[in-house]
Formats: sequence, structure tokens, C-alpha cells
Amino acid sequence: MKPYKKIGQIQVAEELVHFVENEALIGLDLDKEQFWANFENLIEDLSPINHQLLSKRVHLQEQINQWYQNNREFEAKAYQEFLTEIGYLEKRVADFQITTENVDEEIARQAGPQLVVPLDNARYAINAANARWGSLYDALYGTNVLDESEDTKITAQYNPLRGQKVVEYTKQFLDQVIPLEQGSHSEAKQYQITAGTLSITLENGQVTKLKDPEKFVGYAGEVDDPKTILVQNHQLHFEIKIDRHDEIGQLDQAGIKDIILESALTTIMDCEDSVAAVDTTDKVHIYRNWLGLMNGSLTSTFTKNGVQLLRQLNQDRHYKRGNGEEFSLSGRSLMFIRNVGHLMTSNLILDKVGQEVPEGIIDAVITSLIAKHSIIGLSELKNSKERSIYIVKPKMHGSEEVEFANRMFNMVEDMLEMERYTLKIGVMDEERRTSVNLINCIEKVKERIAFINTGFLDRTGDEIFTSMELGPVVPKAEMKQEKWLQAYERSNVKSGLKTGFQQRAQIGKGMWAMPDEMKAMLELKIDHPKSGANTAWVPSPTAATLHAIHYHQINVVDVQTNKREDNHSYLEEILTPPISEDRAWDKQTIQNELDNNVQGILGYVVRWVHHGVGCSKVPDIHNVGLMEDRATLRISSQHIANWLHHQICTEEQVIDTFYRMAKVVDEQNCNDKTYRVLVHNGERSNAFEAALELVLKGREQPNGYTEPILHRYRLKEKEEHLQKQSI
Ligand SMILES: CC(=O)SCCNC(=O)CCNC(=O)[C@H](O)C(C)(C)COP(=O)(O)OP(=O)(O)OC[C@H]1O[C@@H](n2cnc3c(N)ncnc32)[C@H](O)[C@@H]1OP(=O)(O)O
Ligand SMILES: O=CC(=O)O
Ligand SMILES: [Mg+2]
Repeated sequence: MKPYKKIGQIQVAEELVHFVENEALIGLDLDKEQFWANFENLIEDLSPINHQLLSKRVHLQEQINQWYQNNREFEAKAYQEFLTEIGYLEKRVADFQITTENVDEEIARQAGPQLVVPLDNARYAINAANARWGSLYDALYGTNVLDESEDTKITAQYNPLRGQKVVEYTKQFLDQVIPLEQGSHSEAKQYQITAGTLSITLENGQVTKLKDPEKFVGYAGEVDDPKTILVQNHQLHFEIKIDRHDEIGQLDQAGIKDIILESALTTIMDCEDSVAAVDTTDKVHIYRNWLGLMNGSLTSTFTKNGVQLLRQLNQDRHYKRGNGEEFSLSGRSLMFIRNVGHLMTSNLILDKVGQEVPEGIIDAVITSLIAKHSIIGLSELKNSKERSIYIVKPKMHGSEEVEFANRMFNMVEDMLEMERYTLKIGVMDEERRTSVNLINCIEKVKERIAFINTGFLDRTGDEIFTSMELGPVVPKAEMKQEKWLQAYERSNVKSGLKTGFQQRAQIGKGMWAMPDEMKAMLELKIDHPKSGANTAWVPSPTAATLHAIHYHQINVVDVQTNKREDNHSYLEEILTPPISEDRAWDKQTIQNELDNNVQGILGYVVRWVHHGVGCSKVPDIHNVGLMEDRATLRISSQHIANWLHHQICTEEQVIDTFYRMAKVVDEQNCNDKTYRVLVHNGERSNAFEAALELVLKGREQPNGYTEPILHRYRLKEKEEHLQKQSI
């Protein structure tokens, strides 16, 4: 147990006290004693409400379970009436528009990718902040986007034939998004600035310009020898980089060495489902990284390909307009911070009766305190030009819980002496009770909402859990085609547009969870801007650069304008549970489903529990690397729990599958010297126990969440490790 310091009536872990008083509060005009006194009041006011909200979740679910048991023949109308009666479905508020002010351009006006990154990993987090700009040449060369033959494979040295394909693809992209009045970019020999505008000399000597000359917005270098041409299309920028002496540039008749796309407009620094933070040390580590991002001091030193590297936040980018006037664009992605939800408590702080305090309350106070460093502008590397702080709040159920978050944000603003609505909120639409009451949820935070986002992964987990009693759900891969999911996605866009999100806030779509499948992403993720979303999640900087292409191809403003007319009522479809009509799957189908889910669960949980890694790339049974986090774990564990409950498989079969897949996962990790096998000489590791419990006790977990079990086993693992060290 960590030593605590008694402050007023509460007890605060020494490590947190030290961090707050010697790091987070330094440079801020806040009184230390007052800070702790206010924090204590806030805990006293809010903790009981937090607990009541959680009890309500349990109570509603008990009633839903009972209803399903009494109504085996599902009838949509009766179901809706029942949900209204118990207060799950809320009475819709009168029409309103959100009024959020001081929202940065990256959120309100620009449409583009949103990157997510685990905040416990400084190397990745800085990389993410810098992923505002990414090389299109690298993204195309280094992934599977381009069709590959023997000749165009990635080789140890640069492969010019592959490079040629990259250039061809890029020139087509340029012709598509910044076409020339005559000819093609592939015929361009020279780009220069003439009389304040971009002129292009073609190989036949003809001089032409852009079809839309206003897309040229700036340059760097000399007018007759520019090093950078900055263009803008659909509010999104990119740079054409020219250097005739460069290894790549010299192969191009116009000297183009790269195209740098504005990529991750925004990034979510994640303290939630992609990290494994179970104690004070873990939490303070994350808070310290956030502080480094907010005051611009975060660095990371690491060795890559035998070279020692220092990574730090990028500076802004400087240009001249056609008339010579200087201007700059941010070199970094606009950062959000994702706090934890309302569920867990933390021993970082104990209240006056010695109970752990809700972790979401602690996150709200500490992450906002830290972000104040950025808004008072101590660092040159400002995050928000509008002096706003962007907090993503996940896993809220219904409008009461959103109202609670709003109340908490008000109190935090007051205690940190911030103007009202400095704290903006991003509401994850990822629990069913929020989806069906989304307009009411938005209304509760209408002065501060900066995004809604369909977290379809958590949402799928919640869907399975909520309808657990009704029947067996469809196989996991079929979930995306289910009525509820399609309707939920559309309804989310509709709700955002009806309440005035256009040009004011983000309507976001979910994660691309196959980090290496970039060709498929380029083919499919264009559906997100097409659906009216002005952002969507990507798992890596490379994915951000490739997904940015979609926002050049689709003008989201136009799409949203058309979608504003959507008057379809989606409620009944959203409330159609994904229960299989035909439960007669053959033995092999059932076993494959189990194998796939169990492999993913074990592959993820072993790294969570034994190594403290909260987001991993884990191969599925077809050997496709999948991004796994707590939300995907929630789906897989709930899925098996559901099939077990409805006797699609037996407990014996599940346990047997766990043992078999443990060997597969051990084999996948055999090159990792720090790896400990899941079962050793019949002795099950903590990770194995945790993974199995997530399934066998899946129905008992609050809303199917995985946090309680993961935390318990990770703490046990840490404790055992300490004991071993002290022997
Ligand atoms: C349902 C939800 O809540 S989704 C939200 C939670 N999910 C996430 O946050 C996903 C974030 N992504 C990741 O954590 C990682 O990309 C993973 C775990 C999926 C894969 O990680 P790895 O196997 O290490 O990736 P891989 O080896 O292909 O690439 C590593 C390189 O890419 C970079 N990278 C990978 N992901 C990211 C990221 N999200 N942000 C910034 N950089 C990243 C790393 O910095 C590293 O580059 P470096 O060597 O120059 O530092
Ligand atoms: O948080 C995202 C999700 O899909 O869940
Ligand atoms: Mg989620």
C-alpha cells in the first residue's frame, strides 16, 4: 500500500501529492491549500452521485433481464414501451442548438483524421502529436496500399520501381484534388510563383495554372525556386516538397521529393481503454506525460535501427503567401485527453471514510489542472489557439450521466479558476442508453460539447451485454451488418446535424482496427466522410496520412448539408437486438468463433496483466493483426459469455479452447525475452486466470466491462513481482 498524506479529511497518495505540488501546480496562479480544499469539496459533493448513477445502471439492467425472461418472443413496440416505463428511454427534450464557443478550427471547420494513442507511451504520444503532417510517399511506400509484384516489393535498399508506383499514385492524387487548367501533374517540369500565384510549366513548354487558383495558399523558398508549395483543398492542407538534389527529387522532372499531407488534425491522448493504469505509479506516469505535452517539454530517447534518437514536439510550419506576407500553421495535432468513465474507483485518493474515490473525478481535476499550462501560454507550443481544453468522456449511460459530467466540469472550472466552458467535452456515443437518448445527452452539455463519436467497439460490447438474456448473438464478424449498428451510426450523424454540430463541433466515427491493412482501409474508410462524419479514428500516423486522402476526395461540408434533411426515425432499428434467428451453427463454425475470440482475448490480456500494456496488435486466427484494447476485449469476452449462457458451447469446450489457444499465443510471443507463458507445468498465470474469468464471469461484470477483472489481476501480478524481488 502506498503511503498517504492526510489533507483535510481526505487521504492522498504521497506520489500524487508530490506530483501536483512540485510539478503540476508550478507556474500556475493557484493556491496549493485552496486547491486541495476545493478538491475535497468536489469529491464530497460528487462521489455519492457517481455511486447512485452506477446503481441505476445495475437496476435498469436487472429489469431488462427480467423483461427478456418474461418475453421470449421479442416484440418491438412492447419493448419500447417497457424501456420508456423504466426510464431507460427518456422523453425527448425540445429542439435546441448547441452553442459551444471558442472551438479550434481543427474541430469546427476542418474535416480530417483523428489519431488515438496510449498516453502512457511517451514515444508514441509525441509521435502522435507530431502526426499533424505526414509523408504520403512514406505511407504509400511502406504499406500494402499499392498492388505489389516481385519487381515492386520492399527491398533492403530503396526500390526505385516501387518508388515509381508511389509517384504515379501521387500524381493521380494531385490531378484529382488540385487539377491543372491544362495537362497533368505528371507532365509538370517546374512549379513556381508568378505574380503571386502558382504557375506550372509542363514538359511541352506550356505554362499553366491550377483549375482553382485559390487552392494555392503559400510557399517556402524563393518564388522561382520554391522548396514547398502549400495548397488547400476542402480546408485541408498539403505541401508539395521540391528538391532537385534529393535522392528522390532528382528522379522527378519537377524535382518533387515528397507530398506532406496534413494528417492527424486532432489526436486523442488516451488515459482510458488503451492504457493499463492500476495504481498511483501508473497514473502519475500518465499525468506526467500529459503535463509534458501541455507545457511542451516532453521528450523521448530511444534506439531505432541501431541509432539513438531524441523525439520532441514539432515546431510550427512557416510559409509566405503569394503576396509575400508571412504566416504559419500548427506543426502539431490538436490534442484531446480521454479521461476514464464513471465506473472505476482509484486508491490515488481515499475519501473521509477511507473509500476509494471515483477515478473519473480525479482524472477530471488533474488532467484539467495540467492542461491549464497550455492555455495560460507558458509554452510556445500552444495546444489550443482558442484557449480551450478538450476532454473526451467515455462510456456514459444516458443523459443523467452526461449531466453529471457537466456538473463536474463546472466545479473543476471553478476550482481551477477557469472561465466557464473552457473545458470542452467529447461525448463517446458508445453505450446503448446514450445512443437512444443522444439528443438529450447533447442537450446536457450544449454549451461545451465539441464532439460526439460512435465508439462502435464498446457499443457492440454493450449491445451484447444488454440483450444477454434474450438469445444467442450473431457471430462477431456479422455484427457490423446488423440493423442496430447501421441505424446507430446514422442516427448519431443525424443527431449531431439536428443540434447544430456543422461548423461548430465534430461528428466522429470509430477506429480502423486493422493497423496493417491499409489497402482495405483506403477502400473502406472513405465511407466515414461519406456518411457525414467530419472525423474518424485511426490507429497510427501512417493510417492518418492515408485516411486524409478521403477528406480531399469528399467534401464533408456538402455531405452534411444534404444529410441535414434526414428525418428518418432510427429508434426501432437501434433497438433491434443482434440475436441470431437461426442458432443452428455447425460445430466447426462454433469452434472457429471460439478459437478466434479466445486467441484475441489471451493475446491481449497477457500483455495487459503481465506487462502493463493496454493496447496491442494481436493476430486473429487468419493471422491478420488486430488492434486490441479494452473495448475489443469487452466484445470478445461478452460474446463467449453469451454463447455459453445460451448453450451454443459448453464450459468444458471453452476451457479446453483456452488451454489450446494459450499455446498458440505463447508461440506468437516466443521471440519476446520478457514474456512469461500463460500456463506453465499446469500452473495458470495471472493473465490466464484473468482471461478465463472475463468469460466465465462475463455476465456478472458491470455492463460487461473488463476493467474490474483486469485491474485486480494486474495488481496481483505487480504485488507478486515485488514480493519476488524482495526475497
Ligand atoms: C476502441 C478504442 O477505444 S480505440 C482507441 C484505443 N486504441 C488506440 O489508441 C490505438 C493506438 N495504436 C497503437 O497503440 C498501436 O498502433 C498498436 C498497439 C495498435 C500497434 O502498435 P505497434 O505494434 O507497436 O505498431 P508498429 O510496430 O506497426 O508501429 C510502431 C511505430 O508506429 C508508431 N505508432 C504506432 N501507433 C501509433 C499511434 N497511435 N500514435 C503514434 N505513433 C504510433 C510508433 O511510434 C512506432 O514508430 P517509432 O518506432 O518511430 O516510434
Ligand atoms: O472507444 C471507442 C470504441 O469503439 O469503443
Ligand atoms: Mg470505447
